[in-house]
Amino acid sequence: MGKEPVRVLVTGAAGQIGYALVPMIARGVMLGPDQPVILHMLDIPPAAEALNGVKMELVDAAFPLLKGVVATTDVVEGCTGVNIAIMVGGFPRKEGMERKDVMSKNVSIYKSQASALEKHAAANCKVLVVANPANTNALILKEFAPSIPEKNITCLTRLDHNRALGQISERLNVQVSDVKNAIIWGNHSSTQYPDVNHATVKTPSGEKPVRELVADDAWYENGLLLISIILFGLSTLKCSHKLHGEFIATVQQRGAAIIKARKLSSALSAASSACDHIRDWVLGTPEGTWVSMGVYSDGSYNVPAGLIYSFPVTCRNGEWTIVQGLSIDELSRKKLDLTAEELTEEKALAYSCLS
Ligand SMILES: NC(=O)C1=CN([C@@H]2O[C@H](COP(=O)(O)OP(=O)(O)OC[C@H]3O[C@@H](n4cnc5c(N)ncnc54)[C@H](O)[C@@H]3O)[C@@H](O)[C@H]2O)C=CC1
Ligand SMILES: O=C([O-])CC(=O)C(=O)O
Repeated sequence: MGKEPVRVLVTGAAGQIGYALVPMIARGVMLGPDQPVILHMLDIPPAAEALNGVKMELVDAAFPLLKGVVATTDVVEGCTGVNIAIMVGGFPRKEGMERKDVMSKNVSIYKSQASALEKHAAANCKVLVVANPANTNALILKEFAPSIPEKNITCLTRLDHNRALGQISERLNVQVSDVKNAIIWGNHSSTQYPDVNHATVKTPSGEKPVRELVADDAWYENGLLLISIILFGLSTLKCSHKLHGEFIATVQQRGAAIIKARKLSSALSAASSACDHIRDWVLGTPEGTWVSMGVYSDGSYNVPAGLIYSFPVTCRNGEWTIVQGLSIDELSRKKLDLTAEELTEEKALAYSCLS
């Protein structure tokens, strides 16, 4: 007998990530080629017509694995019975808005959607928050859905992880599938720390450390370059492609570089990375490979407990575990702490919006 369908919620489904993501889910990219799915697509009333258009296209595409589509602007209907929730919907920053204004809008969205998930989702529902500020939205969701186990609430840093693998593959001219174990530490923001100290590449003579193969510390980090990007912005980043020292800054600033090029933020890569995140979480990471996920910190690596922070994790039987015992050098320690400080500030700001 075939498998029971899994119900997957995508919020913000009429938006650009949603439009890239739902066909991937319906095709089996997220949960495997033998796993039927029922898609729940939630958006807000002004997007109802567009959402219905997406539903029409899903029907037209005749995906064999797609066993049903719920397209709704009703949060309760959207959340009812879902096994997996991908939270893409949110309020984007508009001209003239302060960070606090955006935070305040998203805090109230994630508070109310947390309550709906808590009351109406299936037991053991797994949640992935994509919408920015992703880590802090996930933290708010966790706070207001206390009966969802904290291990089930995560945020997307897999896009940053995949960006790091992509940069290494370009630098070394190797297949991206031969590169593994990069790490994104911390926030899905420009303070994130893309760490290649433990990353390796499969070569004909075995696995080799990326740092040994690159053999150029300046490619990895160049303090002057970072400072000039902070001071002079993206035009410096553009020039930096000709320079060494670009890896960390390129990964940290990749989202902004895509916006500059496309006039829209990353969508296909975000959707694909969301599929990678859920697939590895549900079906497991390959032996000897870890991935980056934003998860609830238990204090590992002296990261303050109680933040949603990106760590290296392995997954087995539907559970993630933080990879322990990695050496952290002095430079890395500073970067782990810097991004934790930003998350602590975001958390305080989010809580101030609640009061
Ligand atoms: N974590 C990550 O790696 C990445 C995160 N993002 C973030 O993902 C989010 C979505 O990006 P896009 O799809 O490009 O944006 P978009 O603006 O194209 O789509 C967002 C959708 O969310 C909907 N929405 C707004 N409030 C909602 C609510 N309360 N409930 C349900 N839906 C709601 C909007 O109507 C819209 O259809 C943004 O916050 C973006 O910054 C984008 C790229 C990567
Ligand atoms: O930078 C943005 O606004 C979109 C985003 O999160 C990314 O591409 O990583």
